[in-house]
Amino acid sequence: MASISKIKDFAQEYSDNLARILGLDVSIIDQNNIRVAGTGFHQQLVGKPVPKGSFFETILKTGQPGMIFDRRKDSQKCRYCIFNEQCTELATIGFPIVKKNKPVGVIGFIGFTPEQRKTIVEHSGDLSKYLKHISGLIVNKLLLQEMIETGDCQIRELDSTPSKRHTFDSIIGKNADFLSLIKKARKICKSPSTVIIRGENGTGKELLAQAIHYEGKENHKPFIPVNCSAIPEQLLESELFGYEGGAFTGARRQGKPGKFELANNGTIFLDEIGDLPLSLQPKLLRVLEEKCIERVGGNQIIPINVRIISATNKNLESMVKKGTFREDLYYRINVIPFRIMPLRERRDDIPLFLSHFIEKYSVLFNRNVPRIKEGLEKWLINYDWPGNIRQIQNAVEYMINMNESGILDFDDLPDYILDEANQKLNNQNSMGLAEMVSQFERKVLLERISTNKDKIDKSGIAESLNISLTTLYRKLEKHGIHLD
Ligand SMILES: Nc1ncnc2c1ncn2[C@@H]1O[C@H](COP(=O)(O)OP(=O)(O)OP(=O)(O)O)[C@@H](O)[C@H]1O
Repeated sequence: MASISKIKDFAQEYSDNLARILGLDVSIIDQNNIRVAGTGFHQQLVGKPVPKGSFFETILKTGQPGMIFDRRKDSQKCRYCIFNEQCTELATIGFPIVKKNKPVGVIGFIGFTPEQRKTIVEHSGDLSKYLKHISGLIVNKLLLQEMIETGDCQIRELDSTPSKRHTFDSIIGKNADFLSLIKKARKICKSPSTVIIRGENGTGKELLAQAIHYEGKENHKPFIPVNCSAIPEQLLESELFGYEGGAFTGARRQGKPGKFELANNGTIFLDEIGDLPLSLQPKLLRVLEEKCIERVGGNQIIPINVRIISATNKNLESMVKKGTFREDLYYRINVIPFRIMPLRERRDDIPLFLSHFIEKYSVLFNRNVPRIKEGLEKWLINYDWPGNIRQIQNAVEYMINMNESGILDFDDLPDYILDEANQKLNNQNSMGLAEMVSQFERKVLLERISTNKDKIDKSGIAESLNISLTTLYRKLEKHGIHLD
């Protein structure tokens, strides 16, 4: 397979022209993180690897475009870069070069001076459009090179869909509890132990599962997701364990491997494990304990070596008590548990998600990045986001589509959120001051308790609120909050 380094003269010539016309510096790296072309400061670095953990490396790993408008303020995106302290770049836009669904390089514009930074900020939409276009040209040139090298003259189809291999670089968050979860998750990537990820819908359970897999030792092996609640019970068994030819009416004559076989030597991600029917639970237990499966309608024992990562939003403990989830299976899947907090328990991350998704969708839709009105941002930080990150992502995508003014405002919100906002406002308008204060008090108490969920320290909560323990008990009772 031809690498961008094979077309480095073409890449350098293009970079020089772009830099001359746009007055920005240009840099291109290949799939091995080697700079293959560069202008200005980066010209002297051509042929050398880019610093470990750099922003371009992240784009290469995740296949997602990105931009930094002020490196001094937006420290998150460069936090793993070993060159971060010495770097003098002010702003960057980077775009993955994606060939057949796989990122094979990155091209980007860089601004070192305040003027260059201004150009990047003000024309981000057009610049990302250029980058997308040039990245396509580079891929075509690469395919041509490949055809010349292999003598294969058939033009193959291009697929520029960014790949979906998520690593820890794709995970956003700076909340202290969330970061400590990520730190623990990084520790267990290389181990084959079974993992369970708990959390509400849209909190990033699959994203974390992927990161654990793709940063693990077997990251070149498959990651196979299965949603246990989306497949009807009668089909789930054959989906998971496969079937032999003629096992049931409508079965393929030659049989079919199941997801466990497909995931062999890699990872199977069992989403919504709480919905796994009782009838199938012994079979899963057998995979965990004996590392083998039997296809439906077959009698051959097939050895299986997969890492199992499961996820659920259900209360498995109470399911075990009720007898709808097997206790032995519960313990087998619960070896390394993680709980991802819902967004409302880490509101400090909301501005980060807002700016991340605003940039992402502006780049994808070739639009200039809009500002967000301060009042709206505050309101969104206080919104409860029942659908968590998936919901914030969809809401921002909707807003970027709707916005025309360059400043995101309440009118740009999706209707269902706007209706809720209006309703809240109406309720508040018809509420007396005492009721508003009481509602606020209840909210604060619930927030303090939820951040102390593992072990509720009532004296600590009372102290942090500057009230006595007796007053805390009185207030909890008044609001009907029971802790035990
Ligand atoms: N910390 C994060 N940083 C960046 N993106 C995130 C983060 N968490 C979630 N997302 C994004 O939010 C969306 C939902 O995430 P994901 O599907 O992993 O959630 P989930 O908990 O598995 O959802 P469900 O329970 O509905 O299956 C995805 O697009 C994912 O990339």
